[in-house]
Amino acid sequence: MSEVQVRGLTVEYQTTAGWLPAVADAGLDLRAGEITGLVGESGSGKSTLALALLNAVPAPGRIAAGSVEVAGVGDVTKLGGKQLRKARGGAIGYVFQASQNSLNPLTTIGRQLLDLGRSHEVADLRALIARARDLADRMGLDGQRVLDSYQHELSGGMRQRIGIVFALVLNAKVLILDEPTTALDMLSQASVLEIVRKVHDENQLSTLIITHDIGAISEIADRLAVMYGGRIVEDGPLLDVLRRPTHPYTKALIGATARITGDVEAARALPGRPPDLTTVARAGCVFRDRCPFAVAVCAEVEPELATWESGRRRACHVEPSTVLSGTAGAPAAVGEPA
Ligand SMILES: Nc1ncnc2c1ncn2[C@@H]1O[C@H](COP(=O)(O)OP(=O)(O)OP(=O)(O)O)[C@@H](O)[C@H]1O
Repeated sequence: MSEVQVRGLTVEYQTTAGWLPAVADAGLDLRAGEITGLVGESGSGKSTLALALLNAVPAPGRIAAGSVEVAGVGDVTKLGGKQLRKARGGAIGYVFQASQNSLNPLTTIGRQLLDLGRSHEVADLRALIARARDLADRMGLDGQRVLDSYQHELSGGMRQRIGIVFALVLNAKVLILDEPTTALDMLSQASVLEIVRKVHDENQLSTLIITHDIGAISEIADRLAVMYGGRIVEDGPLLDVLRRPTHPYTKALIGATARITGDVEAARALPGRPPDLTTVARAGCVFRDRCPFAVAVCAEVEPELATWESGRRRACHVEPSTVLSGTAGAPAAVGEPA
């Protein structure tokens, strides 16, 4: 069974145009031993989905429907108070996008780790600190020095790595990392992801890594889920999705990534702009305005995310073989409905 089962998850933000969904009817499974990469352009709803997995959607947002079942914890969307605080960090380790700025400036990293341990009723605080030091060492930091440091004594990249140490130190079974390597240069990025992979394997975690960088994630994930306009539009085993993308958006995203196609010349930027909450299509397929494969039904009926092959799901009206072979009509004019 999956460690995390997300079903029918809809998250809304209040806007001047009323409550609008940033995540609509999302379904996703995270399994033990698997790293899932969640990719999509800025504004596609990735961070909102991650926050909802911890029932931490900030005001003016709300989980409007659905459930997030975590093994041994229950439906996180129904938890509150102490139970929820225990689940966050305890059963589910996480690093959110701005978390390198969320350390307490007034106290050392070591003391913050002790506070974390106490708030989760960890009996052996010495062991907790030893584990944190070891994790930090493996992240390429000087563990002891870091524990004695204040936040302002550390660079952005160091803070980002410490965020990951905090997420892992309580032995969570589920790990959620939102853009874990954005403050790092390419080399540190690769080594941090490698360490995440190692710790993930050693502890058979269920890991979700959110990124707009499909190239970086393709080095370490087992599965790939692609988000657009608040919907998961395609998912499946990583290599299979990369080799045989069957959603036009996935195909375009891969085509725009030279690191995957291996051809800088051929890498084509995705034309048009992703929608935001107020501009996303209310009926039909959310990608149709930018889709070179769009047909009449795409403007009327929203395609469901459905299994089309073992382990693979897609939300598209066009046949997988048509998308795969690339025999689209003329690309839709950017910004104009197909
Ligand atoms: N507090 C908020 N109030 C209103 N709208 C919001 C709020 N937070 C996010 N949104 C909107 O919800 C949509 C999804 O945003 P989200 O940050 O989840 O996307 P994302 O894919 O994680 O993007 P990024 O990679 O830029 O963080 C966007 O249209 C965004 O403008």
